[in-house]
Amino acid sequence: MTTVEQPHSRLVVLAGPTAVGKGTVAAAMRAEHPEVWISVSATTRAPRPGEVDGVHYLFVSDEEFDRMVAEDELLEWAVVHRAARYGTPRRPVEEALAAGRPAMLEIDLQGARQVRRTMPEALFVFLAPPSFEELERRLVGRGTETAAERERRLATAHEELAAESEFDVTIVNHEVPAAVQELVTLIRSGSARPAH
Ligand SMILES: Nc1ncnc2c1ncn2[C@@H]1O[C@H](COP(=O)(O)OP(=O)(O)OP(=O)(O)O)[C@@H](O)[C@H]1O
Ligand SMILES: Nc1nc2c(ncn2[C@@H]2O[C@H](COP(=O)(O)O)[C@@H](O)[C@H]2O)c(=O)[nH]1
Repeated sequence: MTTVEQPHSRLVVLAGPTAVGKGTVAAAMRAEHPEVWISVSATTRAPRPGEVDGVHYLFVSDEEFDRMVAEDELLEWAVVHRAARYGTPRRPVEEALAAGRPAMLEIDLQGARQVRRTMPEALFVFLAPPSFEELERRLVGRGTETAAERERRLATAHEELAAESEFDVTIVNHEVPAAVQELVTLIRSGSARPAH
C-alpha cells in the first residue's frame, strides 16, 4: 500500500498572553524572514505612537469594522481585553496561501479558537513567558497602557495562560532571536503537527 503524506497547511497561528512578545517576535520575523507572509489585522483601537496604518494595523472606525463583519471580510474577529475589536482580513490570507507562501497570524486566544474551527489544519503556536512576573515586567516596561488597562490585560492573561494546552506547540519567549528561530524551524519543517 502506498502511503500518501498528508499535505501540511502553511498557516501558523501565533497567540499568547498580553506583552509576552508576540508583536516583537512577529516584527523580527518580518525583518529577518520576509518569505513568511504576516497578516495585518484590522482594529478599532487608536494607533500608539510610532504605529503606521497599513503596516502595524489597519486602523478602522467602528462603522468600517461593522461593514467588514457584515460583508464577511474577516477570517476571525474578537473584542480583545474588553477594549477594542481586532480581526484578520480573509482575502490576503487566502491569497498568500494560494501563492504557496507560509503565512502567519498573530492574534488573541478567541481568534485562534475561531481559526481552529474553520482551518483545523493550521499549526497553533502558543508563545509563553518565562514567568508571570516577567510578563508583568514586560507589560509595565512597554509603557503603552494606563494602570487600569494593564490590570484588564493581566486579568485576560490568566485566562490565556490557562489555555496553553489547546495549542499544538509552546515556544517560551526567553530571547527574541531564539523564539524566532524556533518558529521558523517549525514553519520550515512543514509543521510536524500532532494529531488532536
Ligand atoms: N524575549 C524578550 N525579552 C525581554 N523583553 C521582551 C521580549 N520579547 C518582547 N519583549 C518586550 O516586551 C514588551 C511587550 O512585547 P510586545 O508588545 O511584542 O508583546 P505582545 O505579546 O505583542 O503584547 P500585546 O498582546 O499586548 O499586543 C515590549 O516592550 C518588548 O520589547
Ligand atoms: N482575534 C484577534 N486578535 C488580534 C488580532 N490582531 C491583534 N490581535 C491581538 O490583540 C491583542 C492586543 O493587541 P495590541 O496591539 O492592542 O496590544 C494582542 O493579543 C493581539 O495578538 C486579530 O486580527 N484578531
